[in-house]
Amino acid sequence: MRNKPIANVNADLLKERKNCSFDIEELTNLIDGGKNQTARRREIENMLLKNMPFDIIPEECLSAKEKYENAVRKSVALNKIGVELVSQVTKAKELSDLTLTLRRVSDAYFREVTPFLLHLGMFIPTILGQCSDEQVAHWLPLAMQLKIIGTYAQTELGHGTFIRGLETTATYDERTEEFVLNSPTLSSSKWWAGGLGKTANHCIVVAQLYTKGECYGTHPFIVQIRDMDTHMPLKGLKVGEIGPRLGFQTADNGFLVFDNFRIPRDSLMMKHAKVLKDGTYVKIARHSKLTYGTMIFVRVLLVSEMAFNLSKAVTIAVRYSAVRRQSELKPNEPEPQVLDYLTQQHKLFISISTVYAFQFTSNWLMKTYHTVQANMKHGNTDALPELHALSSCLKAICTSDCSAAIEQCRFACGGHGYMISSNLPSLYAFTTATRTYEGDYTVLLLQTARFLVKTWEQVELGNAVTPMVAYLARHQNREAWDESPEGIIRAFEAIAAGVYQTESVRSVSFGQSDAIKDVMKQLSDLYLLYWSLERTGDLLTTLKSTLGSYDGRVYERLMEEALKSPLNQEPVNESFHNEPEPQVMDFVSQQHKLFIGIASYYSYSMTALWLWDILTKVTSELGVGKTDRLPESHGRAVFMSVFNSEMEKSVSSLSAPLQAVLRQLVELYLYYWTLEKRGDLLLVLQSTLGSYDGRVYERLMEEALKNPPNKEPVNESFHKYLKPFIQGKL
Ligand SMILES: CCCCCCCCCCCCCCCCCCCCCC(=O)SCCNC(=O)CCNC(=O)[C@H](O)C(C)(C)COP(=O)(O)OP(=O)(O)OC[C@H]1O[C@@H](n2cnc3c(N)ncnc32)[C@H](O)[C@@H]1OP(=O)(O)O
Ligand SMILES: Cc1cc2nc3c(=O)[nH]c(=O)nc-3n(C[C@H](O)[C@H](O)[C@H](O)COP(=O)(O)OP(=O)(O)OC[C@H]3O[C@@H](n4cnc5c(N)ncnc54)[C@H](O)[C@@H]3O)c2cc1C
Repeated sequence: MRNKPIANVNADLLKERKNCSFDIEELTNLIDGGKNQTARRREIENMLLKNMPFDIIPEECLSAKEKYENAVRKSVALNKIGVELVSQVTKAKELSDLTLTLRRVSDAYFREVTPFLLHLGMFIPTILGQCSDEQVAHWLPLAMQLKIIGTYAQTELGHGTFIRGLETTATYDERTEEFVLNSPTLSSSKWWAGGLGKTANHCIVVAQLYTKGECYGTHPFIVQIRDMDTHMPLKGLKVGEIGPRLGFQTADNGFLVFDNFRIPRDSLMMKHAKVLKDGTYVKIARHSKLTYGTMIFVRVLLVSEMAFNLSKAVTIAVRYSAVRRQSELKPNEPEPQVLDYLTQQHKLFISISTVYAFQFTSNWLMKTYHTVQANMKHGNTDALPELHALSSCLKAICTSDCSAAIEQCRFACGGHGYMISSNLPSLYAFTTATRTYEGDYTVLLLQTARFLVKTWEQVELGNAVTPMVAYLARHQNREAWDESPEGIIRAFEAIAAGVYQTESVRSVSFGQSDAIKDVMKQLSDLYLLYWSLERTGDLLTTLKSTLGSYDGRVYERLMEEALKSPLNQEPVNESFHNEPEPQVMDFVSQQHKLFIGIASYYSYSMTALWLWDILTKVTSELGVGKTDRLPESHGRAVFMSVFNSEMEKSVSSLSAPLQAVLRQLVELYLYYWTLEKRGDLLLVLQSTLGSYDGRVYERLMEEALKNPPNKEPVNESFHKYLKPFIQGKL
């Protein structure tokens, strides 16, 4: 399909393609995992292209309701073909290749996401990972053939990150051999599950399990929520759509509230724990966190999802940069392609190498995941903590880098990149959500930090650690990790880029031509070099260490630091008497994200006043500089100095406490920008989260209830598409 010559190709693009130093087909085979896989992918793509309905009106021009109905129409057509193809597959490897191909091709049909994403991405994996063998035999065929449509409802209005804090209860009633589900508070309302608002008729609900008066913590239950014939919500449930969001607009994310809702005993997913008829709780799991298994799986999947999404964004931006010409550099000569500007290459090329870094790492991570799963089947959970730590930090970094890189791709396309039709805004909206869902960025990094600290303790004790973290032991030796640039970069490469380098070298070491090897090596070097320059600051402060000081006064320094701890300033901490849950505002990492916004607001206001007066002078000064780094620093310096001096002038008449607060803001602004490059500013609130009275959950629910999809209990697409599809009549 791709090899067919296409008429009217832009001459600049043709020229760039002719310059390619390697055989594109060879690279395509490498990415697909072999010639046969490329052929199979193309076969499926061709078949889908022939059979799938395309949009007549662009998705973005439809109303919210029409968007959803259109997404259901397309999903049902795709699912029909998908179910047919899946039924022909016999081997596990073929199934995973097919699923991946379907996932990739499905992206060609949705500007947003399908309402079935959670069914495929979490409902089916949770059945596989959390059900007993008998339960799998019952639920899996129904789910695979889409006879039931499911989702994953874990997060609540009040808790997403802190799973142990979930409030939904499942209390076992041994008289009727049922669990009774309840949402005891507003904040216990399930919130966010994709497909829950209008589409799903089943749902995995994570709730606190109570039996015989004891709470055994959170467990997953499989729950029918809508009538299979009428699609009406079952009695005892309040279910609806949560309202418009940045992306995921066609995913009908929903809310769910339980009022004494009864489900059979075997609704508990019983692979890792069961409740006997008489209410006795039996723990089966060998590791207490095995119920978190689906999250690990999706974190692993997300690394490859990010590679794919960034590959789309950077393909768009590079092709456009080859076509786009701008600025007359020499009189009477053609304007250059913007791709030829070094600054443009600086924006784009790192994204190309990042795609490969993510994809190679993802292949390796998926293999590691399957190895750990296979070991766990034989009772060995030793490698689980490291898998959790790895999947946490790789998920956090790749989702964060990917959304930032997609923004760069959008910037690289100038004004046209802001058009929805460029697909860059939708790609950004989709990927920026991944930084939050399936575990927030900061929270997951902290999980990895916890693992590293524990490993460090083992290293200190002289105990063996796994190869992935063996560098911690090597770097105890000062000669191996000195403060010279080479030493620091060596350390950085070992820590952050080790997997990518070894995996990319391994993957291209046989079969591939020299031309491909050269390009892959260049991409690998670019990735390492780029990040060692970007994060040199981080590397330097690592040495800010009680353990690694030049004079070796380790124990003295440890004690000095310990005595500075705020916890040591009072003999008995108040949590001894009372242990309140912390507000997220109390986390320093959260303050780091927010307080700079306040300081920036004052900085911008002060500077705007000053700028107005001397606009001409400053404009000429801001023009100085040949690269974007220099003017950026210049602009930032202007903000800093004006803020500092103007604030000083205007605070003198204010009361002392207010003066002190404003001065702290100046200091924060200056200090922050010496460490960071970017910050966010929210000037106009208009927000359910930021209201003055702090009634966050009430407002979220009020807004959700106003949401037009909630005005009708069953959307008409159920009768038109979903019901005929489920009943096999379509
Ligand atoms: C067929 C048709 C074809 C059609 C084609 C289609 C093809 C289909 C293809 C489909 C592709 C789709 C792509 C995907 C899209 C998916 C979309 C998803 C959307 C979003 C879903 C969601 O968003 S869903 C909710 C996720 N919500 C979280 O993600 C909560 C985070 N929050 C936590 O995850 C915990 O809350 C947190 C912080 C760990 C603390 O947990 P905690 O408080 O219990 O634990 P502590 O921190 O106290 O830690 C105590 C000890 O547990 C250890 N530990 C902790 N976790 C562990 C773990 N998992 N494994 C092992 N160990 C673990 C830790 O390391 C400590 O170990 P130690 O003691 O040894 O140090
Ligand atoms: C598009 C989208 C789809 C989703 N789909 C689903 C779904 O299908 N099913 C489902 O169950 N859920 C879903 N979610 C919910 C998602 O999993 C949670 O939003 C996510 O886990 C983050 O939790 P939170 O919202 O409670 O954030 P919070 O934890 O409230 O985060 C707020 C801030 O507090 C900080 N913070 C929190 N705890 C700590 C800590 N211990 N230390 C330092 N800082 C901390 C965070 O870093 C963050 O800055 C979805 C979310 C989105 C955006």
